[in-house]
Formats: sequence, structure tokens, C-alpha cells
Amino acid sequence: MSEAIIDVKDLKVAYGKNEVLHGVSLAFPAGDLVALVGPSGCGKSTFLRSLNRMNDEVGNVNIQGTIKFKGQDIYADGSDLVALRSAIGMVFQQPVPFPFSIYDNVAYGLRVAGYTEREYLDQRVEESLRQAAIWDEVKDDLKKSALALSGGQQQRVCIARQLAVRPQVILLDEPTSALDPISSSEIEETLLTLKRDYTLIMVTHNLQQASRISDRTAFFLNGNLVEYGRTEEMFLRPQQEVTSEYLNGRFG
Ligand SMILES: Nc1ncnc2c1ncn2[C@@H]1O[C@H](COP(=O)(O)OP(=O)(O)OP(=O)(O)O)[C@@H](O)[C@H]1O
Repeated sequence: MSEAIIDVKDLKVAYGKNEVLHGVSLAFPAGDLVALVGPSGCGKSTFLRSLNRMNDEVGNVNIQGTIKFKGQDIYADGSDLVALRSAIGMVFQQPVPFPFSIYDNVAYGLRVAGYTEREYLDQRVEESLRQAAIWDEVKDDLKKSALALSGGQQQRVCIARQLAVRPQVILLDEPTSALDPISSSEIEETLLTLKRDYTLIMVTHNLQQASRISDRTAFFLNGNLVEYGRTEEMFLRPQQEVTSEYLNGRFG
């Protein structure tokens, strides 16, 4: 395995007294697309949100264990949350563009970071929309409201908005489950292109999607990591009986 860009050790997360992750250890190699799968409620989203400290926004959450991003403990005192969330971006299930133009959506994070020079913004907006595979569809209409786009296009604009701030890791929480099959397959194509340059970690309920596009798969059950390995290997020869049952659709 190439060096881990994110290394999680013995992660326990509780909401109040309800512990929902019971000590998960998982290392993510740089440049891989890793799928997190498992039945509803097993803790996949909680795990994903811990990786860029989105759970901090939830009241009453208790997090133990360590998460290192490029060797640094992200929960250490004095850790810079804004920098962390630029380096580890998040794309959600429902595309959530801001009620602005396509251009302003993608430029948003850059402006927040203090960039104002028009030429520079133009260049980064174009680069990000190209990487998100939507430039050709929107290049003549960048002033159009992002809300007027189709669901799949909105999701690609949301991906471009993340890319504009040059993250190293992108977390995706069921990024295609709210989309029609054509838009979903466009997003899958986009993700396959992006994994050349980024580390992608994706929660998905769609096992075919996991087997089509991920390099590694992690199977969660009841707050524990049951099995983690190369996707091909895991789908062909799961080590645990319960993994085999899940992957074959016998529960979940
Ligand atoms: N903000 C919260 N406050 C309290 N409990 C929560 C919160 N978020 C999640 N939980 C609980 O934590 C457990 C794990 O939820 P989580 O959303 O992480 O699972 P999941 O595997 O992503 O589920 P799904 O596939 O349905 O999205 C569930 O029992 C859920 O009810």
C-alpha cells in the first residue's frame, strides 16, 4: 500500500451516551478511491464526517482515537479547521449549490480565502469546471444561476466548487443517490478522472457502483469495520462470511 494520506486509529464516536463507532482503524492510501459500504445506520456517514471534523458541528458528540492527515493529528489543539476543510473537502448526497451564478459558486471558496484578481479567478473557475467535467456544458453561460441546472450538473458544479480550493482529499456522501441513472454515470465518470489527482473517499449504498469505480472497499456493520481490502479481491473472495452475505444482497 502506498503511504496513507489519512490514517485513522481506534476511532470511537458517541452521540451523547450512544456510541455508534466502536474503535475503527483504517488507512487511506493517497490517490485511491475508497468506497465505504454497509447497511443503513452502521456509522458510515459518521465516520466520513469525522475525517474533516464536520461532526464538530453536531452538539453532544464525543470523539476518541486519532485521525492523522499527512502525519498530523487533525483533532490536536490549535488545529486549523478552515485549512483542514480546504484540504479535505466534502460533497453531499443532495447537490447544494448556493443561489448564485455558476461562476460565483465555483469562485466562492477562493473569494473567502481572499483572492480577488479577476484573471486569476477566471482561470481557477475554468480549471475546476474542466476537472469536474462540466466546462463544455456551461462555459457560454457562467452567469446563469446554478439552481437552474439539472441535478447531475448541480452536483458537478458542487464538485468544481470543492476543486477550486485545491483539496487533496474529497469526501463524498452518497454523491449519486439523489440523481437519475444518466447523471449518476456522468458523476462516476467524473470521479474516475478525478482519482488521478485526488484521494476520494465515498459512502455508497450502491454496491455495483463500489465495484465499478473504487480501488478499495471498507465494509461497516453496527459501528465496526468488518473488512477492508482491494475491491476486486473483496467482491470475489470476501474473508468474512458476513461480508459475503452483505455483498450478495442477503441483508442491508
Ligand atoms: N447528529 C446525530 N445525533 C444523534 N445520533 C446520530 C446523529 N447522526 C447519526 N446518528 C446515529 O448514529 C448512527 C449511525 O448513523 P450514520 O448516519 O453515521 O450511519 P450510516 O451508515 O451513514 O447510515 P445511512 O446509510 O442510513 O446514511 C445511527 O444510529 C444514527 O441514528
